[in-house]
Parts: sequence; C-alpha cells; structure tokens
Amino acid sequence: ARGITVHLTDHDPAQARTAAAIGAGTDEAPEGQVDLAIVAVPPAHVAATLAEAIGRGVARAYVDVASVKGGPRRELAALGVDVTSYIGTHPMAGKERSGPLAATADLFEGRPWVLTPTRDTDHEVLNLALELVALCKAVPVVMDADAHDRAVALVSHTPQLVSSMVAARLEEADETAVRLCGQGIRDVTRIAASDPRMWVEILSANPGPVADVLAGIASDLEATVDALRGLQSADVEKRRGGAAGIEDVLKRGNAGRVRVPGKHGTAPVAYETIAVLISDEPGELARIFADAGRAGVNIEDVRIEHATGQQAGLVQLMVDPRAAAALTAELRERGWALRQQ
Ligand SMILES: NC(=O)c1ccc[n+]([C@@H]2O[C@H](COP(=O)([O-])OP(=O)(O)OC[C@H]3O[C@@H](n4cnc5c(N)ncnc54)[C@H](O)[C@@H]3O)[C@@H](O)[C@H]2O)c1
Ligand SMILES: O=C(O)C(=O)C[C@]1(C(=O)O)C=C[C@@H](O)C=C1
Repeated sequence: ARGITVHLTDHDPAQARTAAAIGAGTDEAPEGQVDLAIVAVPPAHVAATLAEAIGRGVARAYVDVASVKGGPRRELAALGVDVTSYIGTHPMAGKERSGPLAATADLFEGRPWVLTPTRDTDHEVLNLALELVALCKAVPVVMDADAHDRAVALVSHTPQLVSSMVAARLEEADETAVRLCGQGIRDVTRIAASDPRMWVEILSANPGPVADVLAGIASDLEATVDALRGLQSADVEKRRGGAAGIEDVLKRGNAGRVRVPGKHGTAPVAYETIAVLISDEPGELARIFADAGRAGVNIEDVRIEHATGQQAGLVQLMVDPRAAAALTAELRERGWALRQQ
C-alpha cells in the first residue's frame, strides 16, 4: 500500500505463498540486493537466520522483530557476525493467533515499535529501520536490548502466563459454570488462546526477568489468600484485616491500570461508551459503523458482548465524549435500541 516491493520467503513455502496471496507481497526471489531484510522467525532461529542472510549479503540493512532482544544479540556476537548493518527491533503489536491469515494491514498503526541500536550500528541502517516504522505508522521507541527484555517481561510476557493460568482453571470446570462466562473473563483470557510453541520460545529467551515479575505476583497471591481466609474468620479483627488486604490489592490495581497508555501510546483517554443492542445477524455491525460515519463520529474502540443462549448482543462503542451526543441522536433516529451503561 506504500509502494514498496516486498519479497517473502519462509522455510515453509506454503506460508510465503499464502501471505503473497492475501496481498503481503510476492514470493518470488528478488533480483540482487534489497534495501532492508526483515527477519520474522521464532526467537531461537533469529541469530542463525540473520547470520546466514548477512553472510550472503542479501540486503543493505537487516532488522528482526522478535519479542526478545538480548539473547539474539548475544548469539550473533558469539557467531562472530558483523552487526553494523543490523538493528534488533520489536513492534509492540500482535495477535493471539499466528500465521499469515492472522495478519492485518493496520496492525502496527499507532503502536510502539522498539529499536535497539548500539554504538556499532551504521546511521544509514538506523534511518532505514526508522523509515520502516514510519511506513507502518508505528511510533519508534529507542531502548537498550536488556532494558527492553525487562520491560516486556512486565507488560507482555508475565500477562501472557497469568492469562493462561486463569484460563487453565476452566479446563476441568463444570459446564454450568462455564456457561456464565461474561465480558470480564473474556478480557482476561483473550491471549490465553496464543500459540504455546511461540510462547515457549519467547519465555525460554527471557526466563529471569519473567520469573522476577511472577514472584512479585506470587507474593500478592499469597497475601490475598490470607486476606480471604481472614474474611472467613469468626474473629471481627481478622475479618477487618482481610477486607483491608483485599482493598489494598484492588486499589493498587486501579493505580496500575490508569498508567496503561491509550490506543495511540499517548496518555489514556476517557472515552464515553454508547451501548447498542444488536441482533446476531450478518451486517448489523457494518450498519452501525455506517450510521456512526454518517454522524461524522470516529469510533475509537469497540467491544461486543454476546448474550448467552440469545440471538442478540450488546455492542459498546467507545467515542470521544464530545461526539457522544451526536452519535446517540443519530443512532436513535435510525431506530437502534440504546442501553444505559
Ligand atoms: N505474534 C505476535 O503477537 C508477535 C508480535 C511481535 C513480535 N513477534 C515476533 O515475531 C516473530 C514471528 O512471530 P509470528 O507470530 O509472526 O509467528 P508465525 O508462526 O506466524 O511466523 C513465523 C514464521 O517463521 C517461519 N520459520 C521458522 N523458522 C524459520 C527459519 N529458520 N527460516 C525461515 N523461516 C522460518 C515459520 O515457518 C513461520 O511461517 C517471533 O520472533 C515473535 O516473537 C510476534
Ligand atoms: O495482543 C496480543 O494478542 C499480542 O500477542 C501482542 C503482544 C503483547 O503482549 O502486547 C504479544 C507479544 C509480542 O511480542 C508483542 C505484542
């Protein structure tokens, strides 16, 4: 879409063919050297893939996009590869699904894309990597590789494990309990659907920092179990202590949550939510979005809640508070049933 020719290659040619078929580029080999090679293989194969490509001189510059940065850099050094033409990078955007069919063209828009140049990095190479980030409309963030790995342990790798652990409780759960799943558990467990093979690779490349964050959570868990046991006690003092313990963890959670940046990496925006009842029929969502467009309102975020056992759902449209009145009026006029939030 930005006028760049993209050549795709994969050790499984069917993957490259599928990606080419949905418009990601061509699976034909380039003639001669390309400007930039982007290595998007599992973390354990990054160093070997780069070493081979750099050895053949396939590109003027090289980046990888693996979710960990320290390990691949050390492996490259151990292989004795000249890294002046390489920058380790990591776009902080992804899906719980892998493979070309999970891709979307706007995945990186407005998302942080970490670049980890060193003193050895050639300036022209850094400029090419920055151009790639700009073409994908992402936001460049320059970091040291090990600082990056500690940061993603906190904001990505540990959350993946915690989500999996919560979802794991459901495996043996009674069907009557599972039927009651609402939006809360859907939010907490979305990434539990991720590919275990990819995550074993990511966690194997960042075990120390993830274990440190998880140990902190384990101590919170222990204190919370004690607090809940206190709440079960006949002793008034123990019940009071238990309630205070629970309140403490919930309040610290509130304080952490407000620090999570909004969609475009800027300060979080308080959107107004407009809830619309829809029937579970093809085209309903498209109709709502078209009506919002007619009112000139940009939908910042959207959530859909399905009612169990009913052919209906609730769509929550998150919009700039200044646009909420216009959207409400337009939707009412067009016959939509709105629900109070
Ligand atoms: N999925 C995400 O959310 C996400 C986000 C940011 C970064 N990443 C990183 O991107 C990289 C790729 O992840 P993905 O989700 O695109 O996985 P994916 O499974 O969709 O793609 C990986 C591809 O690499 C190919 N491959 C494996 N070994 C190879 C080798 N030695 N040579 C050539 N090709 C090889 C596989 O056949 C596969 O097609 C990983 O390093 C991951 O950490 C993933
Ligand atoms: O949101 C998701 O589904 C992701 O998998 C995204 C996510 C993340 O944790 O933010 C996961 C791993 C990648 O390294 C980068 C992004």
